[in-house]
Amino acid sequence: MRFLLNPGGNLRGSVRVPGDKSISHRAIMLGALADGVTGVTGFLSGADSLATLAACRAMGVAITDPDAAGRVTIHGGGLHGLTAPSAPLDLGNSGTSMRLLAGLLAGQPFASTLIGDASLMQRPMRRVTQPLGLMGAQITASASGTAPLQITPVDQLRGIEYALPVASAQVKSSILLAGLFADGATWVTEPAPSRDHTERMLTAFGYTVERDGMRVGVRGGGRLVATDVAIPADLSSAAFFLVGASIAPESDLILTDVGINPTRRGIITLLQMMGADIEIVNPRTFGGEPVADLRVRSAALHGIEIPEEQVALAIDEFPALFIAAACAEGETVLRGAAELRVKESDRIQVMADGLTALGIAADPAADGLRIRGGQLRGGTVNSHGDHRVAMAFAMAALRASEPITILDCANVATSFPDFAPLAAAAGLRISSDDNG
Ligand SMILES: O=C(O)C1=C[C@@H](OP(=O)(O)O)[C@@H](O)[C@H](O)C1
Ligand SMILES: C=C(OP(=O)(O)O)C(=O)O
Repeated sequence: MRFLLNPGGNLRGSVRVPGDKSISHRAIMLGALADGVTGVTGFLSGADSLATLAACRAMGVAITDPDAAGRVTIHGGGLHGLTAPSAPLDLGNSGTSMRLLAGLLAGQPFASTLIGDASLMQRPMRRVTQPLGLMGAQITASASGTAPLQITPVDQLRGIEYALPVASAQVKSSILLAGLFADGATWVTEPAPSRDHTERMLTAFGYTVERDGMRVGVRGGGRLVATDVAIPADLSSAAFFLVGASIAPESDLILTDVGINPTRRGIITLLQMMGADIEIVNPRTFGGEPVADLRVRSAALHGIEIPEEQVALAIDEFPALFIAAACAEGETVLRGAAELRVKESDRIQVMADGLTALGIAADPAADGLRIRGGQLRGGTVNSHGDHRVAMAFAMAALRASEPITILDCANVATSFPDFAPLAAAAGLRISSDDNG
């Protein structure tokens, strides 16, 4: 599938982007492990979170199909209620599903195999198999540390104290989920804060999570009690609209019910540093998660040096932020973000190539990118099957001088299936076809 964009336009009105992907994964996993019936609203019906749902169903958990409001009912069987899947669990494009489920499955009394699509089968998994191995788990990966992951049951996991080499919520969460099935306490220390949805949701399900500065811990053998979960709109999906409305003249857009968890808010901070006009309206909480409406109006942006402590707080928003940088006066410089090279695509190289194709000077480094703002031309960009790259370049059309074609966009459905119609309703001149 490809996106076809005509240049110009602006974004106006009110948009509710779909439910948060990270929180949707966790709602299914914790609901599956809880005692009782969990009711979810605002679940993301994207391919990634549906892969987690299908995996939990394949392990015997009764879960209803999401309806249009993202209502899902999960009949949890308790911490020891999962049953052996009859086939490998295929997690598609979803790194979060594979890494979190690896931790959850390490402590089960049955064998399992985790596979995914061509992108996921190339992503690094040693970051979870290594610490889970220290807990006593038996997991084999390929010689290069990638899936398929074969998980063999062991008698008992043991708690560990583990210092994460990079700030990663997926690795932290994987270890904590294994910790639910381990003897004693499991502690994870982070080098910098990463998203804390697992900790918040464990607490909401009545499980004690201990905190001590940058250390977070759980003790095995507790109990999760079913609860209702209201999932906020995904700030990572809202990010494309925050950028689009900032760069397009005469834009004025409201994004409703957006999660503004402090461990996810880097994109708001960074755009505001660049001069964006973003107002946080009506802050409130959905369960344990802070939420607000965001009003964004066009603004003249300027380039910045991105503070390294913001990198983990905005990790998925850099494709969108790079488009803002392309439209800003002066240079924007990112460093300390080597993690971007091991996402669904190599987001440093793929974004640099796309920006260059559109006439913007973009100079990649091992751990970042330097972008000089300028006039976006039209042209053809390859998203390499990366949903966030595709949606970021779609927004670039608002400031381009000629049409833009974006190739390999089907994976937009992993996190934001209705992106094209929602963006078109707000004013983006987007259509799609099946020719590329
Ligand atoms: O825990 C999560 O839900 C996620 C954590 C991040 O990955 P890392 O932990 O690998 O940084 C992020 O990139 C991903 O989209 C979702
Ligand atoms: C990195 C992402 O997801 P995942 O790691 O779950 O594939 C993302 O959605 O940008």
